[in-house]
Amino acid sequence: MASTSQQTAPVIDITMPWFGMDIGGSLCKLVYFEPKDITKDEADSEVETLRNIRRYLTKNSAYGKTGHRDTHLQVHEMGQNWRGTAHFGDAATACFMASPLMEDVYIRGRKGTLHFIRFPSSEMVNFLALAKSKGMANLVTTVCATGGGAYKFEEDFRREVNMKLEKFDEFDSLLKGLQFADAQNPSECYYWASPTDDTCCTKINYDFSNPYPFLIVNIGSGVSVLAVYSPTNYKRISGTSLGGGTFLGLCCLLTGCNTFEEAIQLAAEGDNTNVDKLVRDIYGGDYERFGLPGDLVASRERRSKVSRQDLARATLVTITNNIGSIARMCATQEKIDRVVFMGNFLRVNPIAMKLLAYAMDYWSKGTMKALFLEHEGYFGAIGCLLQFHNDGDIKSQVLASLKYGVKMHFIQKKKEKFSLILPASSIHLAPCKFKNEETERIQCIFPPTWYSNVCNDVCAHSDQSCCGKRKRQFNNVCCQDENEEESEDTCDPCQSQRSKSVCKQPVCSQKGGSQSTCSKCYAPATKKSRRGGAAPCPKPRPPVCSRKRRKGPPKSVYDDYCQLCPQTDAEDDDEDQCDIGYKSPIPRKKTPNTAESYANIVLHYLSKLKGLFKSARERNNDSSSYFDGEKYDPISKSILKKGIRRSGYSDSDSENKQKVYDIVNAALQYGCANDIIEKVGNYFLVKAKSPPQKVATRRPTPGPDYFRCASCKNLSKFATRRKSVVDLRGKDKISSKFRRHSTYYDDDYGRTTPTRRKRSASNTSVVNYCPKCYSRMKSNRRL
Ligand SMILES: Nc1ncnc2c1ncn2[C@@H]1O[C@H](COP(=O)(O)OP(=O)(O)O)[C@@H](O)[C@H]1O
Ligand SMILES: CC(C)(COP(=O)(O)O)[C@@H](O)C(=O)NCCC(=O)O
Repeated sequence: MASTSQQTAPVIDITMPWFGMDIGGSLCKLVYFEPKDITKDEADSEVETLRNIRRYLTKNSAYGKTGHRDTHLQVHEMGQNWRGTAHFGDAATACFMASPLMEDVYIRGRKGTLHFIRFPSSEMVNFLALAKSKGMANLVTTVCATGGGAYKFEEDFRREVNMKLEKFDEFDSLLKGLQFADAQNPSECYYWASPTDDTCCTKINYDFSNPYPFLIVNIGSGVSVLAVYSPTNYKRISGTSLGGGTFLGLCCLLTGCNTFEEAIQLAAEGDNTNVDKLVRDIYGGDYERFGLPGDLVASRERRSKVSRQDLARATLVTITNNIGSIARMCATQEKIDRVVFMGNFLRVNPIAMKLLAYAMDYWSKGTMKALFLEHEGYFGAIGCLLQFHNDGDIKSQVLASLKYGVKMHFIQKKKEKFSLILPASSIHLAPCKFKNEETERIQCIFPPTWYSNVCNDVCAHSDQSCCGKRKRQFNNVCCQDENEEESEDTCDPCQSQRSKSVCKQPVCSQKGGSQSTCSKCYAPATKKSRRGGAAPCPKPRPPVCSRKRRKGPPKSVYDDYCQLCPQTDAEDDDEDQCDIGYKSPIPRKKTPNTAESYANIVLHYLSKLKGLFKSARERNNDSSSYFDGEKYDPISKSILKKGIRRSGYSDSDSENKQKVYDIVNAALQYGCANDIIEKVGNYFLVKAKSPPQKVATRRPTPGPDYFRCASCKNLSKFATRRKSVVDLRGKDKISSKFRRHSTYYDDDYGRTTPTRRKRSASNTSVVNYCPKCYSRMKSNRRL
């Protein structure tokens, strides 16, 4: 059998098409992931239909009459990009051309290119017919979909192309897509400098790595305004029906144009002042007292001799200004100063973007910033794609692994979501720009929607995460009750909501920000942090373990051990209470953010698997590093012997074995421990030396090795020569203190039982004393 060490284990069946769909009121956005790391085996197993579909999607840029692929959002192509040179100065072009877009992105551990396709939602029937003609119906696929159309067209998809729509919330998807795009594309976010001056107006990159809080104004058919406080904490605060749909509808009616592109083209050539009545038309100049400039549109009215162009421009300006005004009010109300505008209304629409940029800046007196994004209207579809349909399988695996304690090191389940604990807590998740391999790995396993309310941004730059939720299991900070209602207050740096009862321990590692106290734990911020520096709060975190543990010995090898204190952990957390505050004898170390740290975790659980085969290995006098019934020769890389007898296991053992086996296998598949473990055939081979495992230490009990001192009752280890004294029962010279013990009979194992036998010369027995008591007795009583 060939070694698997060189190959990347396929995570999910790549041979099925990976689509994310956002079916909106006007446009259907389709994001397609084209795999670039397809192996020969995968290529061979791929059916002809799929190959054709891939070729059709990636080789064309127009589909039917109304479908288009936005190639400029996938890769920069000189000349093809409308932003390239036509509208902007050199600086803007240079900035744009320098940035990578969506080629060679990693999703679920697979490398590929994202393709961005759109067509009018009204063409859904034709789209389905096309998909059917390409053989989609034979594939029986599941596609993640969002937007109103995911509900509206669900039945049509099933009927026409045998496709199941896995539906996701459109704003959840929007946010996930935005985080992903920003993490992938360094120049995703930008703003307009000098928006009113056509000659020097430039597009400048905006570093969006620490974005919270911000406002999203999604201008699609209608407009939705979301206030976003953290990657998963947001609310829809407002909206208006006067959006892109209104503009297009009005413009078509007023000018007789037919398409959005035509409407924008007309608007670019028109002058809205020919239509609009300005403040200066009424006041003769500015209305200074209330700061209304003369060229502000006072009202909209149709005058004589206006061109189609003027009408288009006036419609565009009207709709845009109205949205800008709502956005500004929302931002003021929420005390947010960054407003991100997105949605396809902004597609090929620099007039609207510049107007918004100017309006936000002017009316906020420079305190608010309008931000824009390259992939304007595709975030919902991207977010959907990230929630690829096989997630269901992964989710059940993760749930199973949590149940058996396998991944408790780095995952915890919070309601319907999972949050990542160590070592993931020190890992940069999107939208942080400092991505690394581990981030991708963890993101491969856990789709973004499963992340709990974690702080991804500020925590990312240090191990001292400010978000208590992630470290809850380690009880470092802010241990929040799972079912607790969260308050409105937010943690300043990360903007994650905080609980009213957080931080019973007044400790925190987070930055104080501009507050005088840390808003999460109320610990005073340092002077440095008050100045906005990055000093951590002064108090150290106590190394306590909050995990509940079982009292007494473990039931089986599958009992979970608390990793902090070496006590056995309860299967059911609610039943057995751990001593909260029990000091960990194991110093908590900063977990290095390396691939090895993942591998070590997996190795730890592999040891459980190993445990099951221990007896088999011993019987076969075989100590090599494999865990299943096949012997492996690392030199020839082949299996030498098959079928080691596996007698002596109970049914539950083999059931457990299978579960742990599955989980370790899954972890390997997702690339968690490929450097150290290799799967060959039906077993795992440890390639590197396993790290020392934390072994749960049991308290010594009286037995062949230990005895209980008849005097002090402490347990002592038997020396090679046992120190015993003969209790002469009345004939001795032992003081009353020691005589008290003579009424007890200590057996060979140190068990002390009261004796009912009468005193007699023959009633003598061996009594064990610890060396300390023995020597004390000997010296004091001349024994
Ligand atoms: N090719 C196009 N066809 C129709 N509308 C377009 C087009 N390009 C941009 N738009 C604008 O984008 C709006 C739709 O934006 P989008 O973000 O896709 O919202 P929705 O999800 O409601 O479809 C339209 O109302 C229109 O103003
Ligand atoms: C209903 C919608 C969320 C649908 O999203 P869309 O397809 O427009 O992107 C959106 O059109 C909207 O928020 N409309 C505004 C409704 C209002 O607040 O008046």
